[in-house]
Amino acid sequence: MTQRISLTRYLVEQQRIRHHLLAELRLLIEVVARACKGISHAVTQGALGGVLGSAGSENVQGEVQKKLDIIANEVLIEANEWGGHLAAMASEEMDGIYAVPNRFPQGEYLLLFDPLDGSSNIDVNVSIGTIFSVLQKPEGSTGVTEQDFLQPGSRQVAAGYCIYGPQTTLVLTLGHGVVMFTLDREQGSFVLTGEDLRVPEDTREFAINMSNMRHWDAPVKRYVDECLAGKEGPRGKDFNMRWIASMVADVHRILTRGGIFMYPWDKREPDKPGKLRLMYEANPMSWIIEQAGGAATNGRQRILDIQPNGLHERVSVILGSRNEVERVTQYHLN
Ligand SMILES: O=P(O)(O)OC[C@H]1O[C@](O)(COP(=O)(O)O)[C@@H](O)[C@@H]1O
Ligand SMILES: [Mg+2]
Ligand SMILES: [Mg+2]
Repeated sequence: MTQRISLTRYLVEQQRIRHHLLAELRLLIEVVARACKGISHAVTQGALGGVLGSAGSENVQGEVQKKLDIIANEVLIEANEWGGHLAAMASEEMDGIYAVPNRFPQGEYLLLFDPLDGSSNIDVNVSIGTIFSVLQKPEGSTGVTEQDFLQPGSRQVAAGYCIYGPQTTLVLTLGHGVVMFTLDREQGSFVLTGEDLRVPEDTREFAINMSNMRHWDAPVKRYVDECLAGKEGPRGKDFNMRWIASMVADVHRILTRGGIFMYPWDKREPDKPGKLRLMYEANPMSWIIEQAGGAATNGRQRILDIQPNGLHERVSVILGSRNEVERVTQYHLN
């Protein structure tokens, strides 16, 4: 029988043998994974657990919160404040940062998360997920402030997501490639099911919300028009399209079989750089995609190089198969 490698064992090996992470970071990731197991359980309960539907409140971005947005946020906060490895947390669902209260052990890391990604898919039983990113508190800073979080994505020390789909799968990078674990519900543990994941450089599949086409900027319109023209067009090949409307699920597909994902700036809200959030969604996903050999830009610049100015900052996102991302980026720069 082939030996099963649990997330714990994998992380211990990364710490002790490869020296890819410190003990505190290993424990932090284990706490996040444990919280994801809890969220996964709540998701599978659905209507039985009373977790579907709207919470009747709005988050800082003015979006209506679903019950699961709030439950997932609470599960992550509660698990991690006890963990003892964090100075503070920031979440898509909270206005400001959450400094770990003094009654709990204090640590040096900052954890950011989109507790429940793909909110519009919760009630229709389509894949959703949790996205997380870990930064180190800047050296020499006493206490913890929002400013400590405003670091470019290139400074992340760990990033990952957990997708709650037909399987619950945790994908992780520590900056040495991308690994994948599948939750064994009977054993209650994440088991290593993929190492050194790679995004193919080329693809014939694109993901974008086509209903926004009339609002797009010219470079995005040009790229999609060329895909739609298929064999007879300038690309000389037919393209397929997918849009799940859960970034985790679209990115997971791209990690599995290639593709390009775009949520670009559009004219509906011209003052916002995009819909997706830089710190909770774009940075962790961009790092994962880059670590798997893909690319991620905002059309003009590598996402990981963007200096954030605010916790809830938005960004235009183009990520996935390297050659396609470079093509769309080139269309913006021409
Ligand atoms: O409904 P739209 O406009 O296609 O947007 C879908 C996008 O919005 C998101 O659901 C935003 O995430 P949240 O559910 O965390 O707000 C992405 O996961 C997804 O790619
Ligand atoms: Mg999201
Ligand atoms: Mg969310």
